[in-house]
Amino acid sequence: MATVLLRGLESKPKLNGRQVNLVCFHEERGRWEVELEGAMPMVDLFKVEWNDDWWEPVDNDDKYPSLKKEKGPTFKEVVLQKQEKLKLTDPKILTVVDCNGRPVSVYDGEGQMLEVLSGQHIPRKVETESEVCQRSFPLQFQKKAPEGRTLAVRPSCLRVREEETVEALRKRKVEMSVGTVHAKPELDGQFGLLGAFQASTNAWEVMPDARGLWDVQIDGSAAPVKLRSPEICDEATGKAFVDPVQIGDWKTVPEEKALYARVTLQEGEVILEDEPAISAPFSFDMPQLMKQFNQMSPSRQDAILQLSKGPDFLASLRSETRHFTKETLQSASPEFSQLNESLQDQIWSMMRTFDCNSFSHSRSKSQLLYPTLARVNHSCRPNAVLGDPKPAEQDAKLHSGLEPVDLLKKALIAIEEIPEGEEITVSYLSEEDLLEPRPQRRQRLMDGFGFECFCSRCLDEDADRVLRTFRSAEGEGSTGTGGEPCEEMHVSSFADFLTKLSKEEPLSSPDELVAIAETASETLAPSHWLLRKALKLRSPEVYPIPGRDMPCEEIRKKLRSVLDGVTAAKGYPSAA
Ligand SMILES: C[S@@+](CC[C@H](N)C(=O)[O-])C[C@H]1O[C@@H](n2cnc3c(N)ncnc32)[C@H](O)[C@@H]1O
Repeated sequence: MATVLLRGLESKPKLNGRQVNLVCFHEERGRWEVELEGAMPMVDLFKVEWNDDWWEPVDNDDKYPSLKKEKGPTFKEVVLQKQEKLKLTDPKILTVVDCNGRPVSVYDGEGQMLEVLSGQHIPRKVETESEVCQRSFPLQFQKKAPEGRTLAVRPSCLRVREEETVEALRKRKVEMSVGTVHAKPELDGQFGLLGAFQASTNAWEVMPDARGLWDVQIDGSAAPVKLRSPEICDEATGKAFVDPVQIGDWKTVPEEKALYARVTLQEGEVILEDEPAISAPFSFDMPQLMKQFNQMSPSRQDAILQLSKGPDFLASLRSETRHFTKETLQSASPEFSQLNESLQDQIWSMMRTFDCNSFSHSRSKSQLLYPTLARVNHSCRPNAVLGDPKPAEQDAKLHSGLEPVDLLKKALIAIEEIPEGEEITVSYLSEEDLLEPRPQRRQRLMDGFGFECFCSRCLDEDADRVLRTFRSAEGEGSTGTGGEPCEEMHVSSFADFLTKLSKEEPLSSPDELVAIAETASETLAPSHWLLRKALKLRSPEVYPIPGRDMPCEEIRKKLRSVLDGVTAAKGYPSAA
């Protein structure tokens, strides 16, 4: 039974890229019946015969209507043991090129190679929307028209939602650098979609086009490739990429490290994706931790041992009255106490490292240690969040039939523009905890994580005061600096507003939201970080709220006008 790779299915795009077994060919319908491995239902393979609609002029020159009426070539896409060939039954075809003008191999009906052209990459400028779309099709069959003009044919069964493709291509299209020595020289000069930076390999994931096809590859390879930054260049500027981040000494605490932006990162951008190196239900699971640690390469082990150890107790196991110390472990575990001193130290150090650097992962119900994300410090005014790999990417991959996103991967996402050289921070505290005044926040960090917070919001009391510009309790004028009780009161009222937004509680109407914002704007200065956060929460790119068709843009505009109104009236600094 032959195995083939599904491609170009429009009605069931998620099946694209899956391997199926051919069952039989239904002559009358011109379709294959195929069998998917596992319990999936049977589906039809896409129709492979050409029809007249698939002809289209390459250069938008529509002078050859007569040719359009000609019957196009017939081919079958046959994949045998991942070896894919185009079987061509129309010998009139002269050249087969991909969307970038690069040649592909053509086989005749008997499987004999007709012609292989080893031409150079022919770069083509993308100028119009339709041209971008045209390039997104995997193959264009060029045929010399009698008059010597070139026409192109494309399989309409591979039509994609054009808007989506244009959008995707515009945003993220990159070209593989020619002349750089790398593992995939055959991709030189080709275009791909830039995926997220993979911190675990220090390489970018470059995906085939939105439907899982490299422009020219018809050899069955539809998987993304991993390429180092200099191996890719920006299609628009022609400049090589640089890694988006670097780990450096933390300017605030000398012995600590931090993650810095190497380039300016945009709001909503997936800065990187990281994979867990160690997973365990929690840090007390010594055997699990040690087993995984021992299986690592020496360099990986070294990297893990370099991570911050945090306090000399396990914060995640703290009880109401005490933290979990080495002594606690010795008395709780006879196994542990019987080990020699140096082994005990090694295990204890590992447990502390894991405890200090791991994140809980709700879907897998485990604690996971991500080596690069472990370098991200906490800030009470974070500029990034941890999240799942970008839903759009996930969708693109599923859509194209590539490996679904590794569900254990975590993404670091910028929630505001982060200038080059700036530290990237996330909040270890919950949104609610961030609404607390400084003493409470710091106490929580000390209790839960064992460190005294040195973030800019906690350290810079004056800056924090400027942000805390409130109206007085009587509602008359601005108090300028504001005091803690005042902050507590207003922040808690504002907290309701944020909670509603962030927890996706259904609001009866956008007006309700605006009314809350108006109240909040009366109590908080427009430059207050909470208000800025509120605006960001409504930002559809950063926090898309599924299933809610509230007009986000509209609401943001209204919020903005409310804020601007207050700004103008009070002479506060602008929130923009
Ligand atoms: C997950 S690690 C972060 C990276 C760490 N700085 C390093 O050198 O690997 C957590 C540790 O970093 C330090 N840390 C993170 N955020 C901090 C903050 N806002 N203030 C003080 N220390 C912080 C604490 O020592 C904490 O235990």
